[in-house]
Amino acid sequence: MTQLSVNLNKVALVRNARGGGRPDVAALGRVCLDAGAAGLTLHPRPDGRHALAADADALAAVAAEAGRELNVEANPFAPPAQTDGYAYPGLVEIARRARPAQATLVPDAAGQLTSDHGWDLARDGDRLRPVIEELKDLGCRVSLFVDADPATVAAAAAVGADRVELYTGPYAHAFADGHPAPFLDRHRASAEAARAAGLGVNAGHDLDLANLGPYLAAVPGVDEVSIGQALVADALERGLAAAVRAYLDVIGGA
Ligand SMILES: CC(=O)[C@@H](O)[C@H](O)COP(=O)(O)O
Ligand SMILES: NCC(=O)COP(=O)(O)O
Repeated sequence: MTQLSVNLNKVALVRNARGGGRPDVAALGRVCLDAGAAGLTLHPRPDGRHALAADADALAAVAAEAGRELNVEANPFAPPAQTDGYAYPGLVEIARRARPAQATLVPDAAGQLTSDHGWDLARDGDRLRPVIEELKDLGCRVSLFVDADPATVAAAAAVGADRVELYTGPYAHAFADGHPAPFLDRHRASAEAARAAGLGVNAGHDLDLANLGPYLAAVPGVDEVSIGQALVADALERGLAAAVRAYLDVIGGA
């Protein structure tokens, strides 16, 4: 069965807005695992806008305690950075400290709003190979974030990846626009190419309660989906009324 890895970036975003400890990323990571998630994902960015390197350390401990997985996503070529007092040590250093079960390499530029494309392996394959080796030596399974294209997926095996993460953003937009069929065909073909090359298949970005089921039905054999933005939005939408009622109880009881 496909595993769910919950991306906690947006929980960290709210925490960082006040610089305090709430919401507590590690505690909510535990809630996700207690609810049945197979793993936790973080995508720390060099500007420290949401997930921080220390969150990776904390969530690695939470995941290990529960016998589950932490997946850390980032661009391995983004150099260490310092922004407003936050020191970003780089993906390999984060992995050296936290030892996540999986490292997902994503070709984001610094300051990018969110991930919007996969690796160009004809251009970056040679420089990825040693980084993948280094991460494997640290005990990480290595996944490459790629566009849904069978040729690119096959090339991921040649540079030493264990898995690919198929970038589902374009599918999600097409689903919302009512014409997902060609995107599903491309993802199915890419997943088949990955398995034929001996790779596991992950998928992620902009997946939600509406588009996830049709995706998994059309693309069999997906090992893992990582979902953050929509899942955190759902948590607010499903939990806000209960929180308001809790405050009203306090006010009513005063
Ligand atoms: C690779 C990917 O699709 C996710 O990790 C996504 O980019 C999350 O990052 P943000 O939460 O910063 O949008
Ligand atoms: N790898 C994708 C991910 O972790 C979450 O992406 P999103 O659901 O926040 O778009």
